[in-house]
Amino acid sequence: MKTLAPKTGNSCFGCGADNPLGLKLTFHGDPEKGTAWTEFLPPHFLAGGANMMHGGFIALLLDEVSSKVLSMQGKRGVTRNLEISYQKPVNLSGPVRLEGSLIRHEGRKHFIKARILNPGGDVLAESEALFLVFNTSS
Ligand SMILES: CCCCC/C=C\C/C=C\C/C=C\C/C=C\CCCC(=O)SCCNC(=O)CCNC(=O)[C@H](O)C(C)(C)COP(=O)(O)OP(=O)(O)OC[C@H]1O[C@@H](n2cnc3c(N)ncnc32)[C@H](O)[C@@H]1OP(=O)(O)O
Repeated sequence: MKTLAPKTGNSCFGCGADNPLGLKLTFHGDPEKGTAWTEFLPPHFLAGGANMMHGGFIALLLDEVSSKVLSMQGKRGVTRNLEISYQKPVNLSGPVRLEGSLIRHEGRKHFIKARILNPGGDVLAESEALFLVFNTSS
């Protein structure tokens, strides 16, 4: 098990310590299993309408936890594709759990699935992403 806490000098909106507007998320995961996860209470500025999270922020969170699957393994890369299924509203009045896991990789191409769950375990949104990794030769 590994933990990635926000670092100074990193202004990433999701996980950096140096973005004043950022979420400053801490992630946990298992590099050998290819997993990453976090839990947090979404701030209300992520709202779309009513008490629901904006779909663009849902995409951001899925992208973020997917990228952390790679960071846990010491890999650096960028999102090439992100396909999202919005299944239920992400309510802003309670905590959410983000989970990501590696499906498979073919050289630099890494296929990663992710999801957002509520405290009851309901899946609210899911994604499948292709990340292109820059520092791998396998
Ligand atoms: C440029 C060097 C940068 C180095 C940076 C290193 C680390 C980056 C660290 C942080 C990144 C910054 C901030 C974000 C941090 C965290 C947030 C989460 C992650 C993100 O938010 S990060 C931002 C959004 N992201 C981008 O800003 C990427 C823009 N983009 C590009 O920079 C290029 O797109 C690139 C370089 C990715 C690839 O460019 P490319 O020219 O090398 O390759 P191309 O795109 O043509 O395709 C590649 C292969 O994927 C196959 N392919 C395509 N679609 C497919 C599908 N649907 N299914 C199966 N295969 C598929 C093709 O068929 C081909 O396969 P094959 O190689 O076998 O031919």
